[in-house]
Amino acid sequence: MNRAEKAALQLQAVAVLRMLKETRTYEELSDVTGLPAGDLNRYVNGHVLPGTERASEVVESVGREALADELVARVEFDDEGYVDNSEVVFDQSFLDLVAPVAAETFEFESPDVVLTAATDGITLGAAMASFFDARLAYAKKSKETAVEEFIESRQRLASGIELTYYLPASAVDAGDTVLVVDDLIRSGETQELLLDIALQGDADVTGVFALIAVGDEGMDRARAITDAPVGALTTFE
Ligand SMILES: O=P(O)(O)OC[C@H]1O[C@H](OP(=O)(O)OP(=O)(O)O)[C@H](O)[C@@H]1O
Repeated sequence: MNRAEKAALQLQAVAVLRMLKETRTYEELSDVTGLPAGDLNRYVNGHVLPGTERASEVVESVGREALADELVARVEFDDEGYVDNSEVVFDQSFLDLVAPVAAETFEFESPDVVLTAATDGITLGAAMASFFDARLAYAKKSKETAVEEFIESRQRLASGIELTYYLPASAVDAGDTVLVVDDLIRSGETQELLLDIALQGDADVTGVFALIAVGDEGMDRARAITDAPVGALTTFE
């Protein structure tokens, strides 16, 4: 490991510890990592960097299970079953850790474009695009001013309301490989629209990924449309 790789690993470990510290005391963080609370305090505050061996242990310990636990700790449901996931989608550092784990868990091929839906999918989309060194594109519920050509997809929802998403036509080229991501899949209506937009753009879908699936309906709907891998970090019943 050269010096730059060592520094990158050390900083990655600090990012992991800071993320885990968000929902824990130093004592709890010590229980999770097996490292002394005093050392953890110095790492999290940036006074000292963990040595290479400790750094790689910390980074390797953050697999799917640890991130899924973290996600569950950060998500809240109200009485009607609506999800508040602000503590997840507002935390770019957390999402940056999710991207490599999602890629490995579901064996997503590296895409040309990561496609998502505004608004709440954007930060996850940015993390995934950055990880894959891909372009990010997000469809919106309104037409962007000054864009002339759009791919649009519309459907009537179960509620009877019509939902339309618009993507600037230049965002996806024919033959691009596209990974569709979103923060949440519930009915799967949004994913269906995004998959339709990819299809209209003559793109090849390489996968569908969500942080949170609520029930199976949305995931099943996506699987009925594409043969590519479809996965969520966590499923809530
Ligand atoms: O599987 P579905 O039933 O389609 O639900 C999932 C969608 O719902 C939320 O977006 P919302 O429409 O609330 O828009 P927002 O991101 O702007 O809040 C969420 O960000 C997903 O895009």
